[in-house]
Amino acid sequence: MAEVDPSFIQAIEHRPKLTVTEAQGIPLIDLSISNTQLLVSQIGDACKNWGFFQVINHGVPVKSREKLLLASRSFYALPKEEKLKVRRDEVNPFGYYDTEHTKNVRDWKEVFDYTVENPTVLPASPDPDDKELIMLVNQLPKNPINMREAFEEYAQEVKKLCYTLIELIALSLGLPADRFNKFFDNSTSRIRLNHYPPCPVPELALGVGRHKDGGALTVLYQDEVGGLEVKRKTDGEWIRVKPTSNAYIINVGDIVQVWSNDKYESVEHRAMVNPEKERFSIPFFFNPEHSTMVEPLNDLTDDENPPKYRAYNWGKFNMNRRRSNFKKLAAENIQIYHFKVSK
Ligand SMILES: O=C(O)CCC(=O)C(=O)O
Ligand SMILES: [Fe+2]
Repeated sequence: MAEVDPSFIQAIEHRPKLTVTEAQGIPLIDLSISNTQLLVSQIGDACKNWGFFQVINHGVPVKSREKLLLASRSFYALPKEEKLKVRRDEVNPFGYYDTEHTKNVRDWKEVFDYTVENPTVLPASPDPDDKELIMLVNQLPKNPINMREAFEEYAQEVKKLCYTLIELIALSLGLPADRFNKFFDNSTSRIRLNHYPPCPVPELALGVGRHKDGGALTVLYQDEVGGLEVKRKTDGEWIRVKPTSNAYIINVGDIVQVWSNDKYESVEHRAMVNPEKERFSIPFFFNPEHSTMVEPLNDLTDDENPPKYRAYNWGKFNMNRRRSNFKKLAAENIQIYHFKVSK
């Protein structure tokens, strides 16, 4: 066996299977169909049964995505010391980072985080009593020189897709289309460039360990290498999501789970690594304003279906989560079930 840092090694029960289960893939939805009723019901079924789906004819131009992907490839090809010049730190959570931990195991990857609103307003600390806010801006590398432009263009395009999706999700829950829109006015949305280098021990490590996305919605591009696995709701089996050219993979995050009072659950996923090929992926995390108090919507709860969660503050929740990804902590990080109302 190749020598690798033990911090990357997953516990036996969380190690990936090298045989791939691709049957019964996640639903593929064509966003260009003119029958809105049908589209809404397809989205609703996919959110309920899988928490994940792929979309085609989504309106994001291939050339904006290609431009950002190329910028990502040239950034990651730089010497480590160049990349470390834009490293994230305890104060600025945006930029380059290569020691992220998911559930306290190190991920076999490098990331670069870009905040969509520039500046972005966030709480200064995870402490619930600390009301101080900070304004943060992106730190961008000198090279490639078009990195900022590539991010800005891509952000505008994917943002439009996010609104389309959140409106379809609202309709599928029987709500007015714009029910969620105001939460995203001063969004804390973020684009991440993931790079998974080839890994000598793909049976022991993961590119990203199993996790649920904490935000509202994720719009993910994965390249043709593939490696994303989704936990199937019916039987808990890990299902590989086969790369489909020009498709985006969409998943609902914890916030939609809470808003919908568990009707749409945020589903666990992970990324496998590969002994020969490097892999790139680009998630866009569509997240509300930091001050949002996340709770089941009163339009979706009543005496028969009482709220299953207590309200929590998104900004503080996210700060807590990101702190635990930054450093290996002794305890488990914050999760939405900590806000579950006990029966
Ligand atoms: O790279 C992937 O396929 C998944 C990445 C992911 O789940 C994440 O960054 O939250
Ligand atoms: Fe994720």
